[in-house]
Amino acid sequence: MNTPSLGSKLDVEGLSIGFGEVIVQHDLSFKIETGSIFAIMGGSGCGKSSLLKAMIGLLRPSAGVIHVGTEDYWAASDERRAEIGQGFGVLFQSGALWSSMTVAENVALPMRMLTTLDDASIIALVRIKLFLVGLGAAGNVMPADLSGGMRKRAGLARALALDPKILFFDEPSAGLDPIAAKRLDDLIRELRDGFGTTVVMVSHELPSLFDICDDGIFLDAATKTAIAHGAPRKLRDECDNPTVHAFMNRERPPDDRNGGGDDHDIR
Ligand SMILES: Nc1ncnc2c1ncn2[C@@H]1O[C@H](COP(=O)(O)OP(=O)(O)OP(=O)(O)O)[C@@H](O)[C@H]1O
Repeated sequence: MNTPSLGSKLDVEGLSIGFGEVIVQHDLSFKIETGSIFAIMGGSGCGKSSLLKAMIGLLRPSAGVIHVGTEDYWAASDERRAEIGQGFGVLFQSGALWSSMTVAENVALPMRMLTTLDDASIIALVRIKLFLVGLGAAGNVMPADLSGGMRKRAGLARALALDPKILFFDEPSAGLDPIAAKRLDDLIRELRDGFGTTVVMVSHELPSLFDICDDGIFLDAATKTAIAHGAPRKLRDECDNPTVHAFMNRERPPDDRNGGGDDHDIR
């Protein structure tokens, strides 16, 4: 089902993103290697989700280039960009399942909309995807009857529907208890190890970042650009930028001594 010509490597160069006149991030340059688990990190409101949106075709950058494999993603026609997007699987924070459909119908939806597979093939493939995420017995369940962790895994099964080469996650473990979060982390790593899928994730969850990510970028709200690159564990242990050091070690930054921190959400 994959579009064979699509690459699973991303190369971002000189990227600026914003809304109208307002620049959220500028001058972002980084590479995401095939099969890596790459983290987009930074404090609340610095532009992590906006960057993710630019990478999945929902927000046109104001400058710069995103290469997917060898293709210039935003210079491509809308039709070609949509084709490239078929190589992407996206899991939004909520799982974003259709509440009126069963779990199996949700997973089948992209196959019905974007492929010419017959019913029997779709049913068999849906079973495989649900089995992969540990929901083999939950195909006939409605999303409202799933726990938070199961809903995320069902969303992941749907993101896997078209055998994506690149998986994008926006806060995958937000709202999950530590055990469900760990289970999801393990699953993400298994998918990468088993299928060589490239994974890009926005996350605040330090344990997940340290556990599964092998590279990343740290966005800064004040300077509106990246102030560190590297594996989260390495940034935690070795980065001497005070903002990055404080964030990765869960400490108050030096400019937060008077109880400030107005952009740091309590979640
Ligand atoms: N559609 C939009 N129109 C205008 N401004 C927006 C829009 N979406 C986001 N923004 C602004 O862009 C900035 C970055 O938002 P974004 O959601 O990308 O940050 P974030 O780092 O993902 O935040 P969080 O960690 O809180 O989810 C914020 O100031 C936000 O208010």
